[in-house]
Amino acid sequence: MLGSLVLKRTALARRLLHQLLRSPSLQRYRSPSGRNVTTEGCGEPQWLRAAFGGRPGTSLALITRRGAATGGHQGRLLETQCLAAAPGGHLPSSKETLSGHDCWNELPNRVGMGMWALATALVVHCYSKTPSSKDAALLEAARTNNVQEVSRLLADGADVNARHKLGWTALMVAAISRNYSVVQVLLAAGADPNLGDNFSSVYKTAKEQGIHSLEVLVTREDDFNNRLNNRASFKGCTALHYAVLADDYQTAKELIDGGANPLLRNEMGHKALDYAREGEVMKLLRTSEAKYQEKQRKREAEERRRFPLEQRLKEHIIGQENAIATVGAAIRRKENGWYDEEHPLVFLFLGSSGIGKTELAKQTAKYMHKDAKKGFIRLDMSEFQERHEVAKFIGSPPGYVGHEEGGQLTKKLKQCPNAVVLFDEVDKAHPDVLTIMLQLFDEGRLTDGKGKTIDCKDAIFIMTSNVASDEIAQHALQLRQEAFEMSHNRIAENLEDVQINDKITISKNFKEKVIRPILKAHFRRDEFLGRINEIVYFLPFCHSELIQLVNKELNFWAKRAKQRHNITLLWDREVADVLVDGYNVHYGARSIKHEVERRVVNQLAAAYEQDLLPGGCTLRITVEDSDKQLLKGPDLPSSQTEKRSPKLRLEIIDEDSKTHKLDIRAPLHPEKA
Ligand SMILES: Nc1ncnc2c1ncn2[C@@H]1O[C@H](COP(=O)(O)OP(=O)(O)OP(=O)(O)O)[C@@H](O)[C@H]1O
Repeated sequence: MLGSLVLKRTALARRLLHQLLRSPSLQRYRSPSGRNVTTEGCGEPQWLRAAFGGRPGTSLALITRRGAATGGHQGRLLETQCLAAAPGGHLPSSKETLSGHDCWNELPNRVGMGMWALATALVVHCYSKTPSSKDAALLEAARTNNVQEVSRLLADGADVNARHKLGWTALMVAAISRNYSVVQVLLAAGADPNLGDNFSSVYKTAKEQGIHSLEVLVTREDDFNNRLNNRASFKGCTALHYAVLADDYQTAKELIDGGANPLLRNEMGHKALDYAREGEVMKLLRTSEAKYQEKQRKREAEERRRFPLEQRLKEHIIGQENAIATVGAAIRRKENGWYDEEHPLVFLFLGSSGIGKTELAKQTAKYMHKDAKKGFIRLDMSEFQERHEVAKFIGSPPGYVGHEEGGQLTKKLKQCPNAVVLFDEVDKAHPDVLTIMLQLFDEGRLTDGKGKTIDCKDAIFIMTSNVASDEIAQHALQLRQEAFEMSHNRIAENLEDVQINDKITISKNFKEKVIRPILKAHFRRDEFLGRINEIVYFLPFCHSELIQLVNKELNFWAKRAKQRHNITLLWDREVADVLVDGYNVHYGARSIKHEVERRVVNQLAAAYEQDLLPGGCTLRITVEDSDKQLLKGPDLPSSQTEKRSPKLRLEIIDEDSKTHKLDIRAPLHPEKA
C-alpha cells in the first residue's frame, strides 16, 4: 500500500523533499563514515530514502542502493544505509544489521515522532495529488503504462517529445518500463525515436543542474526506472537503448518499425546492440542494423547525386575551384568504392595564408561526418618540431612521463578511426614525426605508446603547408594578368568571354619544374611525397572573388547589426570595390576581414557610442561623393589604380527615404583619422 502511495508523487512533495535535503543537519551525512544499517527486504520506503531531519541534536538520512542492472536485470535492493549523527557532526562508526521490519520500527524512534508524522503526511499528500502539467503527466502515464491517459493527454495537446527536467522523454520511459503499447501510441503521435537522453549519471546530472544528488537519484528512480546503475552514464541513450537494456523484444521491434536508428551511439560510443543479451533481441538488432546500413547507404548515394559535394563546398568556400574539384573527385572515388582500400587518402594543400586550406578541410569533415566534433582532428605540426615531441604525437612508451595520457593523434584517432585529420603546417614537423606519418599513410595503421594498433585506412589525411606559397602566388598572378589581357582584348570583339580571367589552372610543367624540387628540398624524401594522393594548389583571389568575400563579410556584420541592435545595414555596390583594396596576398581572406572591421565596423561602433544610431534605423554605407572619381574599374589590376583609397561614410535613411550623413566626431571617426 505504502509503495503505491509513494508512487503518486507531486510537485509539492518534491519541494518539501528539497527543503529537507537542504537542511544543514543533513549536509553532514554525505560522509560515508556514517553508521551503516544493512537491511534486507524492507520494502520500498522511497520517500524516506530521500531525507530525514531528526529529533533535536540528531538527524538521520536513509538511502537505498540498488544492484547494478544495466542488462535488464531485475532491480534488487541491496543495502539501506541509515546515517546518524550526534550534534557537532560526530558520526558513530558501529555497524548493525536490522531486518526490514525492524528498520521500519526503529526509524520513528531514531528520527523523532515529529518527523515521522511529517513524512507520513507527505506520503498521503503525494497520493492525493496529480502531476502538475500535461507534459509531466504524459511522462508519468507512459511510466505507469496508462495507455488511455497517454492518448487523452496527447489529444489534449501534450508535447509528445517533451523532456523531463532531468532529460528523458516519455518514449524512453515507456521503453525502459517495457510498456510497448504506450510506445506504439507515442510513435503514432510523432514521438522521435532517435532523441538521446540528456541524463548522464546521478552525480554528473546533479552537478550540471545544481540539484542535490539525492534528489536526482530519487527522481531518476521514481520517475524513470529504479533498475539502472546510478553510476553509469546514460547520456545519448535512445528509447531503443533502453528497450534493449530492459531486454524487451516487443518494444525494441516497435521502435525499429517506428524509425529508430539502431546505429545511433550514446555518448559512451555504444550502440543498442552493445547492450543486447544473446537471444532474440540481439538477432533483431543484428538484422535491423544490416538493413538500416543498406538503406542509409542508398539514401546517402541519392543525396550525393542530388546535392554533390562540390556544390556543398562552394556554399562555404569562395573561388578555389580547382582545389574543390580535386578534393571532391577523390572523395567521390572513395565513397563509391573506387579506391585503394589498403591506404588512406592523403592530400597536401599548398598555398599562402588565409586562402581557404583549413576551411576546405573543415567542410570536408563536416560533409563526411555531419557535425560530429570527433570527425575532425586538427594538429598544429609546429608543436612537433623537436625529436622528443614524437611522444606527444603517439604517446610515450611505458615507464616514461605521460605514458598514461596517450598521444594527441592516437587518442583522437582511436575515438574516430575514419576522421578527417588535418596536419597544419606540416613542413614544421621534425623528420622523426614525418617518419611516423609515412608509416601511417603507407600502412593505414599506427601503433601508440602503449603498443596498441589503430587501424585508420578509412581516415582522410590532409597536410597543409605554406612552402612554395610565394612561387604559387606569383605564378597565379602572372597567369591571371595574361588571362586578363587576353580577355580585355577579346571584350572588344566578343562580350561572352568576359569571365575568362577567373579560371586559371597551374600548369603541369610548373608543378614538375618549380614546385616538386622545392618540396623535395624541404621534405628530403621521395617516398613521403610519393605517398600523397593529391597535391592541391590554392591560388590568390581574383577581383570578383574578392568582391564576394567582401560581401560575405558585410553580410555577416549586417546580420549581427540586426540581431544585436535591430539596425538594418545596406551598402552601395562601390563600397565592395573600395574594400577590396585592403586585400593583401600574404594574408588572404583575413586581410579582407580586417579591412571591413577597420573601415566599416569601427565607424559603426563609434556612431553607436556617440548615440547616433536610433534603434530600428536603416543605415547605408556609401563612398564619399568627392572620392567617387577615384574608384577603379572592376577588373583593373591594382597596379593601375590611384594610391589613395576613397573614403567610406555612413548615412541614415529615414522613413520618407531621405538620407542624412552621420556626423561621427573625430578622433572616433576612423576615416577622418
Ligand atoms: N576561399 C575562401 N572562401 C571563404 N572564406 C575563406 C576562404 N579562404 C579563407 N577564408 C576565411 O578566412 C579565414 C582563414 O582561412 P583558412 O583558415 O582556411 O586559411 P588557411 O588557408 O588555412 O591559412 P593558414 O595557412 O594561415 O591557416 C577563415 O575564417 C575562412 O573562413
